[in-house]
Amino acid sequence: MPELRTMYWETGMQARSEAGLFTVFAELPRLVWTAVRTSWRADRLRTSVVAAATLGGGAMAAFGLLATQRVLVELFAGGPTTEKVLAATPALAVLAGATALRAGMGIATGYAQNGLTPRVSREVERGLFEMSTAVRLEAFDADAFADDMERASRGTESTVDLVESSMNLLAGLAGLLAVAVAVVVIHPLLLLALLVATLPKAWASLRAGHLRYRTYTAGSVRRRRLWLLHRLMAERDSAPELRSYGLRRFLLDQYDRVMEVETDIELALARRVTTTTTVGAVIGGIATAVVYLLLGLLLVDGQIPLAAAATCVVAVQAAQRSLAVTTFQVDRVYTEGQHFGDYAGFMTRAADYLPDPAPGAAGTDPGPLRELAVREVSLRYPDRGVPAVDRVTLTITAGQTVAFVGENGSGKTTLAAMIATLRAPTEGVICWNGRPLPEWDLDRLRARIAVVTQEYHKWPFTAATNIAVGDVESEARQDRIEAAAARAVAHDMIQELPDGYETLLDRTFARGQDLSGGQWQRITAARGFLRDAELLVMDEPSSALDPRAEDALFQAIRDRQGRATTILITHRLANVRHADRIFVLHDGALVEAGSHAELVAAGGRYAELFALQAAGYHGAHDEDAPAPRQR
Ligand SMILES: Nc1ncnc2c1ncn2[C@@H]1O[C@H](COP(=O)(O)OP(=O)(O)OP(=O)(O)O)[C@@H](O)[C@H]1O
Repeated sequence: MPELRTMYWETGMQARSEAGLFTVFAELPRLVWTAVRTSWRADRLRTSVVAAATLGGGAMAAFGLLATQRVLVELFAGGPTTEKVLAATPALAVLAGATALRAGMGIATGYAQNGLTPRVSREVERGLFEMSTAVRLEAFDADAFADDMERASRGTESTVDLVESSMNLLAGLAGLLAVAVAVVVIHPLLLLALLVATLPKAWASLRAGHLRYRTYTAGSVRRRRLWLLHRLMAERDSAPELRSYGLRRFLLDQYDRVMEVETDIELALARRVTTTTTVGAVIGGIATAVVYLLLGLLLVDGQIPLAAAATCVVAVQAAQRSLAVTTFQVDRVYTEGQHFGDYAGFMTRAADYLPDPAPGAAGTDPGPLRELAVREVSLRYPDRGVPAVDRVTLTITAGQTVAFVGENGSGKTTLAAMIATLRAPTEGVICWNGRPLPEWDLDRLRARIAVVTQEYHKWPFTAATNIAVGDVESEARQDRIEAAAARAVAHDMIQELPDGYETLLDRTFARGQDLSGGQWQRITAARGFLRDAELLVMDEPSSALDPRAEDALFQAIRDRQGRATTILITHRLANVRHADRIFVLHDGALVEAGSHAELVAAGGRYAELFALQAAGYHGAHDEDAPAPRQR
């Protein structure tokens, strides 16, 4: 199998596996700062609560340790036990207070974080959707754009994790700092002991994380294959061919082969991670023993009091707990930070694709269509040597039905998309009532145009809503929906569905239904008719329709003639005979224009295509068709 592209969710893992510890730590401040800023934008109050409670929690940890030492000093002093306990009581009260406050701060942090998470998620996700629905269609032609957007969506999920892990990291660091401050206050030498006792374990856990990421990324090609095999064997699209071509054994064998390698690698990883953590634990254990020995020596030598030594033992344990949290969060902040970087990068790159209206266009109403003029218009798709539309000039006046015809790939859809404002010409200009399209308010212009595209979308909604999406600005009245459906020969078909107009047209829902290609095409035609737009573009609206439905649909299109403007794209040339003007495209250029009669008389390309199609019917009639019945 050829190699699949890197998947969008692998970025963070890959970056972490390639980064050394120095790089990870060097990037942490920037990432944490980004997280704090994002969280601040989403919710200032909760961010402040989390920050204050985190710092407060750290301070309480330090107070707690100092109070512990005070308690121990009193308890280890000479004299009767009752007196010693009484003397230790104030320090005990401080210790209890500090512990309670610290727990309270932890609860406050958790509560504020719970409220913060959905707000952060909404802030970034909405930003992404605002961008992805606003960019020009050209963006989707760029090779990397779809991939980039998928990565960015993963980035939106990561933002919440980044914020959460950054807060936890700060809390862990605050805990560590508190312990460090407390032991320095008790005896500066204890700080050294603390470092010796905690660093080996921290190193081992970071190293084990690094190993896990490295193994993960080393196996990413295999995992992508598994992902593909999973789709091929479990999804509906491939199910019929899998059975008819007997691909089951072939795919299962591939799966077994990939899985065998994967299992061996997982086992090898488990061995290496266990070795690393064991080494870390052994070195950590030895270091802790050395520290305790050092404490004993200092104690015997009279360098530190017994209470300080005992506090140090408590401090070492507290520091080890905080460090375990911190090292875990370091990895999380770094990997999630990479995904967030994808999101931020996408938002910057996508901004280049936002529509670029002329100054003052906003709010300018183009008014009812009188004339649509296409002047020397060309469009070249990225990475394509030849233009899809090549210097086309034509004029359409209000009320006309015009047809774009030509062979596959001749540029009909592209030209119609430019007229419908979905694509911008790379050269030339299209004018609505004498002014270039970008000089009118885009939303107002689009409200006057309805487009039934060749690649229509099956919205995962009910049949009624699938038609109503054709005019979301107006009230979705059932009588209007049914009238539009009737014009598109969809009404009877919809009524026969299990829940009529309320039938869900998506099989992923309970009671959801799917339709045949022709039935879907009727629904999308109804969508186009709903608004009764001044300009209706219909791109191959009947390719899957049966002859009766096709005839009725074209009758409905003819009913618009003289009242509203229609651009029709179809290969069934019998249906364009009634068009006021037919524009023939070839290799992107406009090569003929005129009425059906004029073009047939001219004997050019249109006449040739028409004759070819007509010959098919004549042949059938002459050779195979039964003779008409004699009455
Ligand atoms: N998104 C795209 N990116 C790159 N090239 C494209 C894209 N869409 C269309 N093309 C190319 O532009 C040319 C014109 O395509 P277009 O879809 O406009 O033709 P058409 O006349 O509508 O064809 P058909 O009759 O098959 O629907 C073709 O060569 C096609 O391969």
